[in-house]
Amino acid sequence: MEPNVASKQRSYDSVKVSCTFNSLSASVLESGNVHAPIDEAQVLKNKSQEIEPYLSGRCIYLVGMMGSGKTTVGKILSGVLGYSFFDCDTLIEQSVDGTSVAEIFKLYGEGFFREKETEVLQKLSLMRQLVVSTGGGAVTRPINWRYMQKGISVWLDVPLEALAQRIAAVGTDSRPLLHQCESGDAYTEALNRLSTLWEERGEAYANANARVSLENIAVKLGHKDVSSLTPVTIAIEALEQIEGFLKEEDDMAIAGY
Ligand SMILES: Nc1ncnc2c1ncn2[C@@H]1O[C@H](COP(=O)(O)OP(=O)(O)OP(=O)(O)O)[C@@H](O)[C@H]1O
Ligand SMILES: O=C(O)C1=C[C@@H](O)[C@@H](O)[C@H](O)C1
Ligand SMILES: [Mg+2]
Repeated sequence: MEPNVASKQRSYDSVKVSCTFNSLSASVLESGNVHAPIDEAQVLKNKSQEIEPYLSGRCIYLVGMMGSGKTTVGKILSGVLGYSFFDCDTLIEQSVDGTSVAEIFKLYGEGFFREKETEVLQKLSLMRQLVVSTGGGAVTRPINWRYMQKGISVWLDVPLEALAQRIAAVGTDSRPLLHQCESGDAYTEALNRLSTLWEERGEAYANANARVSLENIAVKLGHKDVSSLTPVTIAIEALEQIEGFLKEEDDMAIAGY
């Protein structure tokens, strides 16, 4: 049975207490005053169990630039929530007889790829209990947002320099929009191309219901930069931001909006 608003509210309060406890424990641990180990996996599991009933089966759509960790974090979230995981790029490849994203771009062009992307999102929007890792450019079409609004969208906001580092490490073979004819090292090429894409579409990511800023997590946990943040830490923050969105949604409903 759906919990009523009052009991939902009480439960959110307890979620808030445990969040505060977790971040306090983390900062105390960072400062070296306490030696109790924090089992991140347990924190992740607890948080997902607290939130899952309030999702009411709604899908989670991860959006973000190429290399922001949508696939990596998406798999972790689906595992802990007991949701199925789908990667839009993989579904598009399957719908074109297993042709890779890079080949689809080469053979049929970006417009064809974007049509397929919208078709995939439309189909996914009819389903429940999914974590969906969207393609980096899915945010550029308003129709895609209409489909994603059936669920909760979460933006993985990662500094361009960190994205370029990750991409330089694995290469751009599977990411056709990052292929370059420029000379230069892999990091600089990736950073230049990502910067251009960011100028074109950066604002579109802010349409998401929740934002996971790696810079904010690093500050909160006292890390020098974002490169040391693990996918599990980021998944925990994603759940906390989703929780914040659910709470806001609840407050709006109570206020009659
Ligand atoms: N927190 C992290 N720290 C370091 N490396 C990471 C982190 N998260 C993901 N990566 C690495 O960065 C690369 C990109 O991650 P991933 O494929 O999950 O991104 P994506 O958002 O799905 O990218 P795309 O839009 O191109 O599909 C991978 O090699 C992955 O292993
Ligand atoms: O950012 C983009 O536009 C893209 C990101 C990838 O996930 C793929 O969807 C494709 O390479 C395009
Ligand atoms: Mg991916």
